Amino acid sequence: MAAEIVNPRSESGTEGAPEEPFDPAFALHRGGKMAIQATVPVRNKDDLSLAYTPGVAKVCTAIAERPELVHDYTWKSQVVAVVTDGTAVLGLGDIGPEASLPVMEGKAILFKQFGGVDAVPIALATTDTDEIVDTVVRLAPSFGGVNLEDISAPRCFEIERKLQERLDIPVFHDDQHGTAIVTLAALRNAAKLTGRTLGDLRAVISGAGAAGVAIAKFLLEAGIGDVCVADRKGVVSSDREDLTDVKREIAGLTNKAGLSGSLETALAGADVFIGVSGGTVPEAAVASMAEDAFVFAMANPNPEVHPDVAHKYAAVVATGRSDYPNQINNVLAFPGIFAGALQVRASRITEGMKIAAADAIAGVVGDALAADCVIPSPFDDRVAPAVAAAVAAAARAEGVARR
Ligand SMILES: NC(=O)C1=CN([C@@H]2O[C@H](COP(=O)(O)OP(=O)(O)OC[C@H]3O[C@@H](n4cnc5c(N)ncnc54)[C@H](OP(=O)(O)O)[C@@H]3O)[C@@H](O)[C@H]2O)C=CC1
Ligand SMILES: CC(=O)C(=O)O
Ligand SMILES: [Mg+2]
Repeated sequence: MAAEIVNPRSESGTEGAPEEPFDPAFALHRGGKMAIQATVPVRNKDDLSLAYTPGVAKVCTAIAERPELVHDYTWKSQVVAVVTDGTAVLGLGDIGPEASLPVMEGKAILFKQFGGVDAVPIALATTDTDEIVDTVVRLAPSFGGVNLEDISAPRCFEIERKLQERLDIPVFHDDQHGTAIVTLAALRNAAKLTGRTLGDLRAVISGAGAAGVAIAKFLLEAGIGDVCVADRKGVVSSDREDLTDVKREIAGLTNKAGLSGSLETALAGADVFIGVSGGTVPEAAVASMAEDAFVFAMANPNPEVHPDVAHKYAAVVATGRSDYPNQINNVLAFPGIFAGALQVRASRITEGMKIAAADAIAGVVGDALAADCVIPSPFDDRVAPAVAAAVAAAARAEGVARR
């Protein structure tokens, strides 16, 4: 008689683990949040002969002869690797690969739920740039795309660039570009709501890491009036001598107003605050912003400005969290972006594809535009299809689509 298969999810937990009944988050996460599921039956000898040996060997031989068939006869073109080293996990910082896994599983189920894309969480036991790059390159034959997640700056920039140079599948650092895309979408709508253009706005970004740098560059590309970026030490300005290469580049690209000093100083008279640091902003600094200001306090899980405080002074308030209105979160971008890119077998994600995604997200809001609705809800089922279609069309227009 066959031995009974025990589902590890039903096993009793680790001694001393947090008491589930008191916290639904632990109860939900028990056993993880995802599993692999077969798409073909394996019920009998005939099924086994097709799914496994000998049938599988014919398919392997065909792919060996014509490698492009891997897209047709395996899951490659429908699956994304969600890769982290655990160094910038939400706003929790460097908590290591094991502790990052609940977030990576979360990203993977959002890929599936919102984009219909399968995704595999991969947490790496190294923070060395070249080791990460080499590892992902070696894993790449199994995947149609790579979503880098929660890898801290400045290593994330080099890792993404090197992977893009070495791979012919989309490599996309979500915290950089997904966040920048959704921020631009929200900003376009907030500007529209208050009768302004992007060119009329001066923005201050708290955080000169993955998200802050990418948002600054993307907003400049989109035509924002002025933007300055601050790190823990204050405004990233050219007169500073402690800047990394990436921050020096940012100092050169941003800050037309020539500001220096503290974040609080920069916020005086600013039209937009964008928080991607996990720090905190004093209420007086929020109060000193221009009339009809926008406060996008996007750090997770704790926004830089509490929405109750922001509402006292700002015309539009947003956070990255799911429990307040106006959730500016990259979940609105990455499922549709990869769905569109995989659909046309794009070799990479271009700037045009990112702009198309931002326009698509902003466009979904349509006539519902209001102070508490400058960005669609992640549960608006028009978002991912609109993003996917826009990204696929842009990939074709930009010559990176392979079907
Ligand atoms: N809503 C969304 O969709 C997203 C939100 N985020 C949030 O943005 C934050 C940063 O993420 P990411 O860019 O990936 O991280 P990084 O580690 O790459 O960068 C963090 C940046 O924030 C600065 N910083 C950290 N702590 C403080 C502090 N206490 N006060 C002021 N500045 C601080 C760092 O300064 P220094 O350079 O001086 O060390 C650094 O410039 C996280 O909280 C994350 O949750 C990120 C991506 C998406
Ligand atoms: C949303 C997200 O990716 C983050 O906070 O890191
Ligand atoms: Mg992230």
